[in-house]
Amino acid sequence: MPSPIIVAPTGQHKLATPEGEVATARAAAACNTIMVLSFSSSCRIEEVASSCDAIRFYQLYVYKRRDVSATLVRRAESLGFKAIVLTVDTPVLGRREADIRNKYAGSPRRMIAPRLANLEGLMSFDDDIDAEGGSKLEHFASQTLDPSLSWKDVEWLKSITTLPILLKGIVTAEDARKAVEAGAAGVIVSNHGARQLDYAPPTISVLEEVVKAVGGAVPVLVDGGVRRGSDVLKALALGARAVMVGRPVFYGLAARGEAGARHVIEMLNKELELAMALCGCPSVGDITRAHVQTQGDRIRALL
Ligand SMILES: Cc1cc2nc3c(=O)[nH]c(=O)nc-3n(C[C@H](O)[C@H](O)[C@H](O)COP(=O)(O)O)c2cc1C
Ligand SMILES: CCCCCCC(=O)C(=O)O
Repeated sequence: MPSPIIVAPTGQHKLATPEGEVATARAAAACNTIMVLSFSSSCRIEEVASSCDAIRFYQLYVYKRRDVSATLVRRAESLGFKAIVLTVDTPVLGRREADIRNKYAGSPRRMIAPRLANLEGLMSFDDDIDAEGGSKLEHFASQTLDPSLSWKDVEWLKSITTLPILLKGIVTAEDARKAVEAGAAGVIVSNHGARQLDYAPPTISVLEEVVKAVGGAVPVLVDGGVRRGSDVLKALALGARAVMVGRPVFYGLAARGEAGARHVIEMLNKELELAMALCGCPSVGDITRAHVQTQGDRIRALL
């Protein structure tokens, strides 16, 4: 990859642009970067795979119905996706008050097709009825996601795929060590953009703890609040191998479709290059821990 900036999985790109995830895939491909396609995408995996040539990862949730998750993994595998990103911070959906107020379902109102395009024909859901007084997404999630999600599911996933598995949603050293023991090929420090647990720590503040716990065994990625190239530099200095970017790409899509998403990725790349130049780093390998000072460093310096 020419740059350590990856497109994070976010669902429902057709809310932002009519081409949906196909536009995102093309933007990522034009920038030679990896796109992680969300389980909750509004385009089918097949459409995204055939839209352009690129390296892609597939993000998965563990459903009560394991056969649904397994079928999606097999589809992604057969379409040349290179890794599975298992999101582990969503055994249930967080309380999203705006979604509840707005009775979020998107428009048209159906939850599966066209909203969750990949589930069409895979599962039945009484999805033509308005969620009463709440978020239809939450209603759907509570019926389908498996709240008993645990380490045994990583074992299960490993038993059904040969693809490398990255765990997304790790925010502690303890879980990072367990992830490595469980055979994860990578750890993604993420709090789901603060959409799940209130008071989950900011990811930049726990990144170093996770990097130390992993001890170089597997790559550590991070997402959450990466908005400037200098944020990328900070994450790399604290030990991340790459960052993932979610909302900025979504906003780019909403503004100008594929061109907008591409512009966002290009802007971040240029800003990263500038920040590196100003820090005296000709390559990402030259970014070191000494390039950042954390709040912890400042406190320790006073002791
Ligand atoms: C609208 C939206 C949809 C998302 N959908 C998913 C998803 O389907 N799967 C997932 O693992 N994370 C999902 N996320 C979380 C992102 O992958 C990412 O962890 C988070 O947005 C933090 O990155 P950001 O601050 O750059 O947006 C979603 C986030 C947003 C904002
Ligand atoms: C399959 C139902 C859960 C979708 C959650 C999408 C998501 O991760 C997010 O909106 O955040």
